[in-house]
Amino acid sequence: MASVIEYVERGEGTAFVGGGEDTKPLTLSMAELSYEVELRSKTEMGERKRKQILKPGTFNGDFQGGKLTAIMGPSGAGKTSLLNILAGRVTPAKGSKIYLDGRPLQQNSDIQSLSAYVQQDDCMLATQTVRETVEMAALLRLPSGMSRSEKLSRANETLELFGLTKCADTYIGDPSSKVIGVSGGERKRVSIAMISVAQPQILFLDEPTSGLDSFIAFSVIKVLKKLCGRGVTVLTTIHQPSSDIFQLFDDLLLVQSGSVVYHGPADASVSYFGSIGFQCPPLSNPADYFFMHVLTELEAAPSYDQDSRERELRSAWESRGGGEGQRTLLVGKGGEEEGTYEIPQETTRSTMIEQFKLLLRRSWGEATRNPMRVRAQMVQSVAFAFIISTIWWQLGSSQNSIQDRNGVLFFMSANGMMSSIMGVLSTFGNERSSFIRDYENQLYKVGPYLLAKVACEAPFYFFIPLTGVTIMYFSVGFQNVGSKYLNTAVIMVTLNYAGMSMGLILASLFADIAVALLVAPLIIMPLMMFSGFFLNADSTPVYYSWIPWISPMKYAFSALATNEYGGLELSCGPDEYIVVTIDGASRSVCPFESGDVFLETFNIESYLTIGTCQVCLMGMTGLCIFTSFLALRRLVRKGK
Ligand SMILES: Nc1ncnc2c1ncn2[C@@H]1O[C@H](COP(=O)(O)OP(=O)(O)OP(=O)(O)O)[C@@H](O)[C@H]1O
Repeated sequence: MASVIEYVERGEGTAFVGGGEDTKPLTLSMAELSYEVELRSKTEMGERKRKQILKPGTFNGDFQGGKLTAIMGPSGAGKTSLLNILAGRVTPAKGSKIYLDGRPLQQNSDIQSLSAYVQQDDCMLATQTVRETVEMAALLRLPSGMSRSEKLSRANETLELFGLTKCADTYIGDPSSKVIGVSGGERKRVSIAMISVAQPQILFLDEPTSGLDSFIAFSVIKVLKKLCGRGVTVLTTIHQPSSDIFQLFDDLLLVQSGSVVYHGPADASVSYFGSIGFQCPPLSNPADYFFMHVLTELEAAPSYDQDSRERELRSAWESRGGGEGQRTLLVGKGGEEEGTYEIPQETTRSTMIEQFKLLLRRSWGEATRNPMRVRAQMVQSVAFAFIISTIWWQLGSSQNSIQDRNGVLFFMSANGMMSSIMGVLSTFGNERSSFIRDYENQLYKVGPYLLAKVACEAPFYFFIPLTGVTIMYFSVGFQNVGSKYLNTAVIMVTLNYAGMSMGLILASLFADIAVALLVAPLIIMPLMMFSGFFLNADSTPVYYSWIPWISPMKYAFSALATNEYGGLELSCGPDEYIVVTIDGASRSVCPFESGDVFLETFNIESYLTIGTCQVCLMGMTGLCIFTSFLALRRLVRKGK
């Protein structure tokens, strides 16, 4: 039986990567495309300055179906802007038109459904293997009508096509977190493979070879060429490719300062520039020649003017009607067709439940394969318990023990809250960019991702605080009653869940995780101040009276205090009696003979029973998870 690669190289068989079965290659066209942005700086008239990034007049032409088009030009020429517009990620200026097989594009989301975009910086999870990464993409993106084994076999074929079978069981890796993984070229091929497995009809790539040596860059472009053989239309920006790579391009689009100066077959570009006075020397790499001698001047004279070179090349291109072999505009030549193009239905992808299950498995794998984070959280919990235990070892029942008890209860709730918020911020911060990238590639929805994340974290936020609480409870000498220990454990676990969900809101709200880390203390501090430890409820200023109601620490501290002081017998040492005068007679009394007297005296809310506090903490957890869902959705939609 012929191998998949043989199939692809011979151009036989049904399309299994890109295109899909019986799908003809899709031609993308642009007409009168232009793009300008508003700058931050203002004119003398106080209006925002505008910058023309893609100038009107030259962006007309087709990107033919099943062809590999390289978009080249000097830095800042507008290549990425053009790619983003064609990929439907950026909206061009009014009057710009984009067509799919000659039919006007209805909305940006249509092209997003038909295409995939490989960004320059690939964000993948470090402790997933190459095979798992591609399989996950296949399971998530391929139609739910396909069986699991069919999806896995497609993933396998894709690994083979991209030459990734040898490293299939190697981690993706991440040098910054010291996880050793695949090489740079393999990494890039994985990022293209995981997107191609979903059968996009058009593939956009932004600088897929940046940072790779010429041999590895060649292997990456060769893979793109194979995809074209399967009917995928590939558009890629690229910087100074080697001559071997240049020969693989079907078409070339050269941009100079926001204007097209060539768009046509790559092999006709040398003769075109020769005909307008730029003769590429024999044995030279055309790409180097275009860059160094045509688009920019290698040894520029002091009078060299980039704008006049752009005008010269642009008018040469326009006066030749685009030049020999120009990618003529299908729609401009009466090719505009009636009706609309076909869009794959969203419902054909994996269901929400399938997404949740797959993401849960992936998150669990991430957490267990990179145990440093869990170990660090456990060490922090045990170390904190050790410090508390050694400071407040066996409190006893004297009057002095009341202050000590309050201290322990307060630090338990403050630490529970802070460590859970910070824990989520640090872990979620690390993987957020890969989540945003996956979302952009339409692998899954926000809801299943968030629920899988919470479900995966839940056991850690159960066992880690439980370990710390158990150590503290018995070494500090709280009441030796089973039900009271259980109450304390449940309160601390629910507080940790509330903190975790608050951390999720912060991590979802701010695009920059460093900002979230700076904002966190601003939120934690007021919640701590109004937890009931520092300020009696009656002394709370009226304008801050709402804060205690949203403070998980207040509910946790109230519940912990009610649980510990309820039924607690206290005693008075010889020097702990105070003298009071009643009806003119002085008497020595013990201030707090029981914990219940203390609760009553210090107004620790009698209406907030332990059960009420736990319900409030669980309610806050649910509300915060829902809020972080809304914040995450806003974050990914803003980033689009
Ligand atoms: N949103 C924006 N606001 C202001 N300027 C922008 C914006 N987007 C792009 N530009 C500017 O437009 C020009 C073209 O940018 P673009 O990223 O498309 O260039 P490029 O050819 O891809 O460059 P490079 O090869 O360096 O990535 C640059 O000068 C860039 O600074």
